Amino acid sequence: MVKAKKYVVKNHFRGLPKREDFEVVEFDLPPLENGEILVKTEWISVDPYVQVHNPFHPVPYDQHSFQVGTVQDSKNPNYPIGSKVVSYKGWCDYSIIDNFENGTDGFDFGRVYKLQDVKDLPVELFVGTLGMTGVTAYCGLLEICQPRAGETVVVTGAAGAVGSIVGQIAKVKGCRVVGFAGSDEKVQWLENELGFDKAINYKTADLRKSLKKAAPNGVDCYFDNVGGEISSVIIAQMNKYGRVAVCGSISAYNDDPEKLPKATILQPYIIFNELRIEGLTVNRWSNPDRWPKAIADLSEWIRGGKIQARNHVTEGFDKLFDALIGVLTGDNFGKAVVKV
Ligand SMILES: NC(=O)C1=CN([C@@H]2O[C@H](COP(=O)(O)OP(=O)(O)OC[C@H]3O[C@@H](n4cnc5c(N)ncnc54)[C@H](OP(=O)(O)O)[C@@H]3O)[C@@H](O)[C@H]2O)C=CC1
Ligand SMILES: C/C=C/C(C)=O
Repeated sequence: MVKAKKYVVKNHFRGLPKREDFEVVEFDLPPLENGEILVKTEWISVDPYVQVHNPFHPVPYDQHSFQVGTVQDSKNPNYPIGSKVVSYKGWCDYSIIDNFENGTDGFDFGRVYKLQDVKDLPVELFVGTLGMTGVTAYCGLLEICQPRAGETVVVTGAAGAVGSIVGQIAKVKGCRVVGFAGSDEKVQWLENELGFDKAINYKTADLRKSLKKAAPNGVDCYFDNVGGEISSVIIAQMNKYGRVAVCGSISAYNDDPEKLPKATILQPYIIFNELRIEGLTVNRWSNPDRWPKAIADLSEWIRGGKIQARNHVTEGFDKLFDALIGVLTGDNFGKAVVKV
């Protein structure tokens, strides 16, 4: 019998999640049945959607997310002991996986897949740049914004998991890249190490003037991770036929979802510049045609030194809550992950 631990969410959050909104529950895993595998978790992805998805789930619920682990016991010949698997089993230290009905090489969130032949790349990347957040950046930018060489791409949340990859892919595509992030240290990292043409500290800069200077020819593509006033300032400086990929709105995740905030009127910019603004969820690309292609390209760019995939590592299963608060308040450079 294996003793396992998992995080159960007990409450609908009020503002920033609180430690008491979670309970770590210990439980016994039953013996394996035919077709099942026992996975020991090694890395867990920590994501802002823990907060934004919370109002939509009846409580209590087990905290879901991507994780990567090693098969410790197996009654499934496709997953021998020692294989590394990515699953959506969430914030737990051991799990039994029994849901293979969608195929072992599927990429839907509910599915499980085996990592093959990745010895040259750290496995933790597969819950980040070579997983959900990388695919979000890759498909969101390339399919929705469709950046062309010479165009100006702006990204918010630029030093985070999605944003840091969006900016670097845009550089690969020959664009001018401007990023917004929340500290001078992040600005330095984006400009000096990731090759952004300009980064702006949105907490201290005059947003409108700084963007005008950083994007003198206007903005062609905007990858929106944060929403709110920064997004209004950026959309107001977009060029004719600009494209906006709306990925997240973390600036409002603490707001009361019952109350609509006052909004800047953006319609004249959208109408007269004929902007295309499209929301996305990464699930759209979670099929075997799309996800692997994104991972293959991103892997090649990482191997070729064109993209840096930085992980922000917190150690310890008992530190998952602290890591979450870190992500929601801006501690992380790159992808936040917990090493179990
Ligand atoms: N639509 C989809 O399918 C997906 C959407 N997302 C969304 O994309 C966005 C980025 O996710 P991800 O890359 O995983 O997370 P990040 O790694 O970017 O971490 C979140 C970052 O958001 C920034 N932030 C926090 N509060 C604010 C604020 N009030 N205003 C501006 N920035 C803020 C912080 O950086 P800083 O120091 O710069 O403030 C923080 O580091 C999120 O909105 C997320 O919900 C993510 C994955 C898939
Ligand atoms: C799949 C993730 C969605 C958001 C909004 O974070």
